[in-house]
Amino acid sequence: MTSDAVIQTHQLTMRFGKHTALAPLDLTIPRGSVYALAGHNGAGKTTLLKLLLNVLHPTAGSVTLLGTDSTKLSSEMFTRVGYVAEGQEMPEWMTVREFMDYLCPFYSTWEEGSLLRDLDLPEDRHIRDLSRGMRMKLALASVLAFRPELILMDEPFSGLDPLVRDELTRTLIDRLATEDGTPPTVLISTHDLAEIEPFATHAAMLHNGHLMFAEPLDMLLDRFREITVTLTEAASVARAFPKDWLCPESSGAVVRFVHANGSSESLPQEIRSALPSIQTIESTSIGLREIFLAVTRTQRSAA
Ligand SMILES: Nc1ncnc2c1ncn2[C@@H]1O[C@H](COP(=O)(O)OP(=O)(O)OP(=O)(O)O)[C@@H](O)[C@H]1O
Repeated sequence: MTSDAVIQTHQLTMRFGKHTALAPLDLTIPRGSVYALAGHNGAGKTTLLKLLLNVLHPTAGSVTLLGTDSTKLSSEMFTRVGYVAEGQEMPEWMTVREFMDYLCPFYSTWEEGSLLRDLDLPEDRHIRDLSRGMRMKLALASVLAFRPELILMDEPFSGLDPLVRDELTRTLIDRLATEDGTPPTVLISTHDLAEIEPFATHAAMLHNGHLMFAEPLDMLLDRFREITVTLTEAASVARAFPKDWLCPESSGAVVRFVHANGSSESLPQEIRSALPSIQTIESTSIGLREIFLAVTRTQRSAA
């Protein structure tokens, strides 16, 4: 395990019967990163998070978490790791205040501060009476309060209104920014890619259990580009575009596609050999959501 890795998987594999939920996966999550994990419904995100926490046992391969093989995690280790997921079980009969007071003695690092106030959580309300968004906020508060080194979040924004998403994101960002010493490492599985893009440092994507990419976000955003080619006339454009042109489409004299190495110096030459009479080639940056859509559509049409 590299010294600055908080999580490292080696050929991590999960099969349910004949179905491969996770193909052999090598993934390194660096310390201090905010890692976005994208993937369509059923791509394998929750399976991966559960394997990391040893909730599921892999068919093959291994996980090293905070320097320890995940099958040997002690209860002390779990005071260093926080998990926030939709539908998380909480003691329904307790009030918000009672729940936080109950958890406090388990963690020597507990520091609740103004978390409940920041998240606008009613202290005297029973957990069973909380709305879905309030439950998610309480789950986040109960994790942030013990200042874990590693936070795993499984679709924290799912089904929440924009205000609650904003509160959750702000609280998380504040905690990342004001942490003295090393900020926590965060791994977030989410479909809300526009929400996470402004504060993620890295991004990975699963498709049908296969890793499509895993890298620093700035590198990813630099290499995936939308390319617009304008031809001198509405020429008859080749029907079969090169295979590495993602989601190509043509309309009149304009051809548009996404390229995974859109900033490569050799791309203009490649385009010139594929298309006739080129007037201009334009390269535009795209966001994580557009990258996800281009990769998913390409994988689906290839299948
Ligand atoms: N206990 C199980 N038994 C059988 N198949 C399972 C089990 N758990 C997950 N799967 C399958 O593994 C695949 C990955 O599921 P997973 O829940 O990890 O996807 P996901 O990316 O989290 O999806 P979503 O975005 O919808 O939450 C799916 O095809 C799912 O049906």
